[in-house]
Amino acid sequence: MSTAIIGAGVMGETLLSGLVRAGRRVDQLMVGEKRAERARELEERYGVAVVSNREATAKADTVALVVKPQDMADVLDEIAPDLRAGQLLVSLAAGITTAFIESRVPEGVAVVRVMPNTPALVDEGMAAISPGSHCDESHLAEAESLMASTGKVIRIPEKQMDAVTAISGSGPAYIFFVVESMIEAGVHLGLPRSTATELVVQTLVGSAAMLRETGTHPVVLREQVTSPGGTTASALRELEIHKVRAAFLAAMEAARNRSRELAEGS
Ligand SMILES: NC(=O)C1=CN([C@@H]2O[C@H](COP(=O)(O)OP(=O)(O)OC[C@H]3O[C@@H](n4cnc5c(N)ncnc54)[C@H](OP(=O)(O)O)[C@@H]3O)[C@@H](O)[C@H]2O)C=CC1
Ligand SMILES: O=C(O)[C@@H]1CCC=N1
Repeated sequence: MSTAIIGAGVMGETLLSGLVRAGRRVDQLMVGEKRAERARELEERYGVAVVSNREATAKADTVALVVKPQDMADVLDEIAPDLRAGQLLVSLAAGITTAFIESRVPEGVAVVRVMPNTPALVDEGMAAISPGSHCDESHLAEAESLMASTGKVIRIPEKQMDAVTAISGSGPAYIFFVVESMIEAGVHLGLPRSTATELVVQTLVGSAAMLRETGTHPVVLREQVTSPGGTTASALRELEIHKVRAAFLAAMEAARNRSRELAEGS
């Protein structure tokens, strides 16, 4: 099965590199990219053919659209003449609905909406997928296999996609923000930056491994760290005073709302 990736920015290259690492034949991969310099870079780095969007669409069994939501209408209008019934179109764009895509492509093209995230770059991605109205099980399984090359995949109803985008799509940014803040705090408390970075990164990795490997609820894991009358309780009180929990809720509501706005084209 040949796959074309249209839009080789951060997420497009993440998908491409994951497919190459997973052993997909490079001669079965194509990239649609208009900038000559970027095309050369991708050809040199992956040995992949970089062609026009229309050629990629005409030749591939599966087309992955990884352009910005704001560019989606133009790209769909460009490639629509080359799409055919039964072909699989996978969109990784935030906000853009399968109904919007289906309204701009020929009848019978199978559309799957995906929300991935950047840890896919180290094969620890989290992707959610939803079928459009002309998808059968084989289309969904192909989209699943595409995303499974870089991490975990779940199937969800499309009405949950904006919330998923807010939680796992944008999620790595919140975690990096927390990490960055803890490193700055360490420096403020007098630690060398390299020491603070090592402490915070390993604490993050260790905590994530505990969550995944023990399956224990995060509240229980937090209580295990919180000795009565100790340091952690003092820190957590400050986080509550500064309304960090409420801030996280507001932040993710804002991301969900932005995803809905992108669907409206703004
Ligand atoms: N980054 C992330 O963590 C995630 C991103 N996504 C989704 O992935 C998509 C891409 O995001 P991201 O990679 O961050 O953005 P980037 O801006 O890094 O990538 C978009 C790419 O699309 C290219 N592009 C624009 N127009 C065309 C066109 N007509 N034909 C071919 N390529 C084109 C751009 O090229 P040029 O720069 O030359 O304009 C750029 O390389 C978005 O829809 C986003 O919602 C989803 C989940 C996570
Ligand atoms: O910020 C964005 O819009 C994209 C979608 C999810 C993560 N990055």
